[in-house]
Amino acid sequence: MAATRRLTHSVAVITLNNPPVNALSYSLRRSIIKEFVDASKDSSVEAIVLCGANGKFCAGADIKEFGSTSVDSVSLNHINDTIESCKKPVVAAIEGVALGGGLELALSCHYRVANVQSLVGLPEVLIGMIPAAGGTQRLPRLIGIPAALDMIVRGRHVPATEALQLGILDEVVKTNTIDAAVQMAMKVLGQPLENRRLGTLPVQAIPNVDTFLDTAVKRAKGQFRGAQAPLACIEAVKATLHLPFLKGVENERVLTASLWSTGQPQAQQYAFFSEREVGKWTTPSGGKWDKVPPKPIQTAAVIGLGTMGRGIVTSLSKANIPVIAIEQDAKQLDQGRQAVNALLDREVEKLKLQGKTSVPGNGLGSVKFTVDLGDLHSVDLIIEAVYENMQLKKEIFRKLSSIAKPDAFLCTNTSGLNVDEIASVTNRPQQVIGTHFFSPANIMRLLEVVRGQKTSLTTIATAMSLGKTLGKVAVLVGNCPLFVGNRMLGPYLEQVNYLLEEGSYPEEIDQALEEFGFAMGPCRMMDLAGLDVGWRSRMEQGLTGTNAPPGAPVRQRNGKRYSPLADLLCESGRFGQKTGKGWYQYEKAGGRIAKPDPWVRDFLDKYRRTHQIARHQANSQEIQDRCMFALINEGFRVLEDSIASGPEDIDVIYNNGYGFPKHRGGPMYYAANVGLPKVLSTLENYSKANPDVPSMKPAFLLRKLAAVGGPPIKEWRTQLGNTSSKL
Ligand SMILES: CC/C=C\C/C=C/C(=O)SCCNC(=O)CCNC(=O)[C@H](O)C(C)(C)COP(=O)(O)OP(=O)(O)OC[C@H]1O[C@@H](n2cnc3c(N)ncnc32)[C@H](O)[C@@H]1OP(=O)(O)O
Repeated sequence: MAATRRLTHSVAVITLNNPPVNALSYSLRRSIIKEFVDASKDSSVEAIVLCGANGKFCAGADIKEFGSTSVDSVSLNHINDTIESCKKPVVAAIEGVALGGGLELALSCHYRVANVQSLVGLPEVLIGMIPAAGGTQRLPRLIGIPAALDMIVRGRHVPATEALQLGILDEVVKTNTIDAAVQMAMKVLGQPLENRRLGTLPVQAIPNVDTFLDTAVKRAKGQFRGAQAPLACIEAVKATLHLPFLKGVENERVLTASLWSTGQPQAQQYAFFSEREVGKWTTPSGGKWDKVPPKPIQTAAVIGLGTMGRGIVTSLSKANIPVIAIEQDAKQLDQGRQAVNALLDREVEKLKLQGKTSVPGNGLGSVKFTVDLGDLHSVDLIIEAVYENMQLKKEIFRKLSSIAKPDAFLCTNTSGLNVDEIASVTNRPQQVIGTHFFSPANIMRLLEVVRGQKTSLTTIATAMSLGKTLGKVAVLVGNCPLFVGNRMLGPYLEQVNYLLEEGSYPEEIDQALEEFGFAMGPCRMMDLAGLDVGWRSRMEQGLTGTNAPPGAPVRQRNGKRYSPLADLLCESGRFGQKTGKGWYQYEKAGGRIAKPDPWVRDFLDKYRRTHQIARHQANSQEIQDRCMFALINEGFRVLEDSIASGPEDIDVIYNNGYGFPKHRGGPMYYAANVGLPKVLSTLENYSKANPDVPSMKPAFLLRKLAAVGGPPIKEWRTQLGNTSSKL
């Protein structure tokens, strides 16, 4: 972990070297300042170039060191000020990434040359922080408040071509970035540096700046729901208008300290590292991510071009993997083709915006549309994405057994059916795996990779690696009904139904959980997913409809509490957005704007009268506690059953697939934060008063962890003990 220095002509080239991403650890910072001061004093050096080893400039501060201190630490602000005030020209040679403190370092240099493939950005907001080494003060001085605010509040990684247009970079090159930076340093020798020192420049005035900033605050509050960092970013940028540079930097420090006291940065940094940890999967049989190489996937196929299939085809094509897209007849194939082409057109537009139009074929893998399963004889991997019906899936997998080449992998995009049962009809159960995508599959980051009993380690490695290629976070889970995410959703939605029965209205429940930070409240979510999906499943399970036990009490099944509310909605044709009516009313069938519906209020009031339920209007806290603790309790059961290998896996699933607010870390991190004894006692009280709701009976693992005082989440795995893992 050091910076090294060499001399090229009269230019000192200082290379940051701290693999894998040249993060600015204490020791790297000490080393940078030493090399820099030596170079600036060295009379044989006329100019200085800063670059990074291994094709990466720098990914910013070392996040692992946050929260710890070092006595002999050198602050990045000190380094930046030293660089900016240097009398010799300093040029940053950016390859790979210049992110966070990395870009702040580059902004303190007098010139910036970057490789065309590189990305620059101030993504601190994504880990709950603000750029606090002058970034919020230098960037607006360079590119103006609106463009800087957009980058900082969204934490966007900006491609080099766009950064050049914005004025962040002085030159973009295709090859030999460091040589180009050395050339630039020699070219500018003798030129004045005053107007290159961003900290000394004024901020360009914009009209109606107060209105502009107020609007930005309103938008951030709506969009980021309770996350404090985006608001602090706006506050920090705003300071450029009324504080001199150094005071603005001091203000960054104050805002950072205040953010830290909210606990949000800690939660988001836990989420950041958890996402990386889940890629390092292991299995009890000794399988391990770095020991089992994945098979390369050069071609793929998707069967079924409904909403999920279309998204999966787009996702594969986006990753430059040629795809064969299959439907059962010409009409559905044509509909699928049109939908996929529309999605791909949008991807091409995005690539154009990133300046990637020169990539052959626009950088997208080709898509061949066909109704002939026989066309799949040579593809490496096939993803079945037909609707949730076990018989249909088995029929397809049976056919694939004889059509697909012997080493092809067969994946099912089921959201909860038994992967082993599907695998059992094939001639290669070891190559069958669940790949549960989330809708819209070309956008949502989560991929649940479901291991069946006979799935081989190579198949796991290949599916996990495919997830990464598709730009997703893949989480390995075990095979049980509904896997992890949807299984935990069951008790959560059960509480939503009970709250509705007891006297809350859909919009009140949604508001409470959106205030908690969820991207979407549960009633809107059910309307979006389609209420008929759950209804059909309940009919198949004999809970409602003609298969329901004759004479069963309306609000009970098998001695447990049951809410027929969603069944009643479906019986009156309210399936959610698709029918224009569900828990809300919409402007039309397929409409998206949810409006509270007086019909629903009337329906709920009548229901309570019929069943003589005294109205109990729960407040936000009760709604949040009941729903969240139900979800968390099932999370503990998932851990007991070893369906997920640790609490981090569950949190990654919820953060990336279910719109859980990342600034709360994930449901299990949230539970640890609230305190497991409190979660336990709330569940115990509810459970005592409602013995007919078994999902709220505290899980054994929760009791066990609460009994030892609720240890920090990183210690939970050791308490899990030797369960018979399904992983
Ligand atoms: C001292 C100054 C004080 C304050 C001002 C500055 C503040 C900051 O700079 S905060 C940090 C801002 N930077 C970021 O948020 C970037 C975070 N990293 C990423 O976005 C990505 O890792 C990447 C785009 C840089 C690379 O992505 P990818 O190629 O997909 O690799 P991984 O994400 O798997 O990362 C590889 C490896 O590196 C570790 N890592 C990445 N960034 C950091 C970092 N800033 N600090 C410490 N470690 C980092 C990551 O955890 C992976 O590690 P493992 O291989 O062990 O899992």
